[in-house]
Amino acid sequence: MYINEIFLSIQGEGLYSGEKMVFIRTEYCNLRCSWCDTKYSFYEGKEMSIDEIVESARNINSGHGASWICLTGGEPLLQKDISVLVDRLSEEYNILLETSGSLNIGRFLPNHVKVKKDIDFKLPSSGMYRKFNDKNISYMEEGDYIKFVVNDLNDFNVAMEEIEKIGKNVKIVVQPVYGTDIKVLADAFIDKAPSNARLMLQEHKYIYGEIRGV
Ligand SMILES: C[S@@+](CC[C@H](N)C(=O)[O-])C[C@H]1O[C@@H](n2cnc3c(N)ncnc32)[C@H](O)[C@@H]1O
Ligand SMILES: Nc1nc2[nH]cc(C(=O)O)c2c(=O)[nH]1
Ligand code: SF4
Ligand SMILES: [Mg+2]
Repeated sequence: MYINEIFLSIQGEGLYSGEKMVFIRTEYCNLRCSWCDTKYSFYEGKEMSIDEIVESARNINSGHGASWICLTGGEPLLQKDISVLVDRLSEEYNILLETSGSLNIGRFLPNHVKVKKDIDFKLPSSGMYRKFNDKNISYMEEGDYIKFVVNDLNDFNVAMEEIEKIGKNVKIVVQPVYGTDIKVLADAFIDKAPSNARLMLQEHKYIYGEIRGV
């Protein structure tokens, strides 16, 4: 398995924001979102065995007591043995998976392990619109959510249409592309967003700035 970085931080995105987590970021992604803040993960990484990854996470977390792992990337589901890693990590941690929504999650995850899922739905400004694999809606469970990263009001209006189609029983996170005008988005959100959606920022960037490993 090709790993870009492993680090301890505060979850900065989505419904588990504020949780102390060990982040395991895998190398490579099948998409190329225009506003991706992790392009360095596309081709940087080193091969690590499952044992080495588990050991590294344990060492980084030693004395810190994080009870969560955030599996992210790049696109973590592209890594061979990802389900073996999930199996192993689930013995010690809660797991949050950050995935782009373009891959059928059911084909990659062991269904006997409870993984919380943050599934992206890419909007037009990303250049990756219509890459969402609709099968992923059927895998949504308690504690999972779909994240819409919004760059402009066209993205927002498309997100509102897609959220309507997905339905009210799925939790939604609307997240601004970092650096865009949050007030414009907040006004539109107040005006039109449904009750199953919430507007959330990338907290870690306000704490540490836009650097890797945090
Ligand atoms: C770097 S991606 C890695 C996981 C997976 N490839 C995905 O896109 O969900 C993790 C999260 O960061 C979000 N993200 C990436 N660049 C961003 C940016 N510039 N502003 C806000 N969110 C961003 C993505 O949309 C995704 O929700
Ligand atoms: N603190 C922190 N929280 C995050 N949540 C999702 C992240 C990601 O890059 O997948 C991320 C990240 O890079 N850092
Ligand atoms: S899917 Fe995720 S890692 Fe891949 S380009 Fe988009 S935001 Fe970046
Ligand atoms: Mg990040």
